[in-house]
Amino acid sequence: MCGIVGIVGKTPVSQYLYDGLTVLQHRGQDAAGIVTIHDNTFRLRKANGLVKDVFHTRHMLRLQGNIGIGHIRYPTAGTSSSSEAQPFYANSPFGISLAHNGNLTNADELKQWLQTEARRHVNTTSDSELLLNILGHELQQTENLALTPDDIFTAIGNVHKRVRGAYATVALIIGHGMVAFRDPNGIRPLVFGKRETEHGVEYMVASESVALDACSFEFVRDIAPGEAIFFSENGQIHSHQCAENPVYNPCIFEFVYFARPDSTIDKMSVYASRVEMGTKLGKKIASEWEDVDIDVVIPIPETSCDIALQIAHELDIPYRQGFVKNRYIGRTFIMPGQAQRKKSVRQKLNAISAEFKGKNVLLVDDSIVRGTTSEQIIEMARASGAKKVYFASAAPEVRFPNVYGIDMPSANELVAHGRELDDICSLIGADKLIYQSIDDLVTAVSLGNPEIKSFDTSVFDGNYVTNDIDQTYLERLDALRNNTSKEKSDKNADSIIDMHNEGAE
Ligand SMILES: O=P(O)(O)OC[C@H]1O[C@H](OP(=O)(O)OP(=O)(O)O)[C@H](O)[C@@H]1O
Ligand SMILES: NC(=O)CC[C@H](N)C(=O)O
Ligand SMILES: [Mg+2]
Repeated sequence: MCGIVGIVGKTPVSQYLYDGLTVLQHRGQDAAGIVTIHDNTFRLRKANGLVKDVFHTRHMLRLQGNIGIGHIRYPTAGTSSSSEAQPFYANSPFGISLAHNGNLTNADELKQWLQTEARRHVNTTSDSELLLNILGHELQQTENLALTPDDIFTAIGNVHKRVRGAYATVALIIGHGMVAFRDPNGIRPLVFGKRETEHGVEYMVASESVALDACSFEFVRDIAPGEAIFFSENGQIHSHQCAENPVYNPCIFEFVYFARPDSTIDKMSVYASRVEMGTKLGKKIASEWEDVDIDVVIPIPETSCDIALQIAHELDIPYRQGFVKNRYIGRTFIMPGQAQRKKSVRQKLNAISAEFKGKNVLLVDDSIVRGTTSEQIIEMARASGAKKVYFASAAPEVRFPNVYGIDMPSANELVAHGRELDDICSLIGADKLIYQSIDDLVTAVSLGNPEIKSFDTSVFDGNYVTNDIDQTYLERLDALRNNTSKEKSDKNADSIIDMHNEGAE
């Protein structure tokens, strides 16, 4: 998952882009970047690291201009090299810079086509650089010297025809403005907002509504699947549905884990959906575990806290914060390597023994993916003197790889892949384990917007909404991006020379 922001303002925007990226940090911890336009020139700073570490005063001073975009990265394609940090730049036509959240599923085909047919060079292994060049190619096809909004929408319609997968995107076009668009399934979220200033109206797009809140922009609406919105340099706004068959298939894992609870995605409150996940799972526990004696409900901070509190309420059992989270350690799941993820659980969470000693505890997490967290947490609970350790997951069994922007490329690395409940339970070391059902999860999320009938639930059921994923694709992805391959490619990544990073040390 990555986070994207973009602002067309009336005064310098870099500080707002920085602030917006900071509140989207939970979506990606690997790299960050901002590009602005000043005097018809791009100003770029991007590097590996957290927002607070990537941008120093000297970079912020160079990021002049009233229009800009930003990105925080959690890699799902290519390598972790700083040269694959975003935004990306292409010089033609006009000068374009693009930031992308998602993952393209026909990247190999696109790369081939770009080289042989479009004759555009792509310098990295990133799928986002491919998307930029496809957009560039399509914008190039127009006959007009300057692009009209319709030219831009036609180009994006053609991008939709060529590209498969998930892409919530924001791009700057020199001399024109900023365009934001979402793939025809609306897999990744994208919203826009505005604010009135004494100099005129300013617009902002962002992956999540929290970024608008943090920058004092008023939420206007979600960008629809397939839709593009063009914000001209002088503050005009144009929107158009560019896809032939757009349909809502938002990623349900955004609600389970990725998004911040204070965000609203496609009119559904992430917080309300998590509370409802707690209600549903609480009811399931009450009906299926009638004889199980639970003394206390304990969340695994941080994402599961809202869910666990509701389960405790539903079961009428005390809720206790039995684990303390080190606030200086980031999210474990989105760390790049398994060794780092494993080590981080203990650095991040520590048990308060008194809450475990002699008790039957129900530990609640939002999801069990690789089992890295649950296995260690259960061990910690036992070491702290718990009598019995029960475990509840607010998401169903994660059994299939994700191909739309979550770095879960290898089925074999998922603890529930090819395993049934009892096997998973004994692998993570719990006395009893319960999962939410897919139907209950979908009901819990869609309660906020009954118009959304379908979600991307591929990690639970293997149904890929883009209809282009088969076993051969998954095997290739596994070979390319499983833990061992990724370690190798990231080691080699340092040799990729960055072409465009003015702000590099
Ligand atoms: O089974 P696993 O592979 O361990 O993945 C699942 C865990 O990872 C996430 O936590 P994370 O520490 O990333 O973030 P959080 O603090 O927001 O809960 C998620 O909330 C689960 O706790
Ligand atoms: N998680 C994401 O959205 C990743 C975006 C893009 N595929 C990259 O790897 O940079
Ligand atoms: Mg967690």
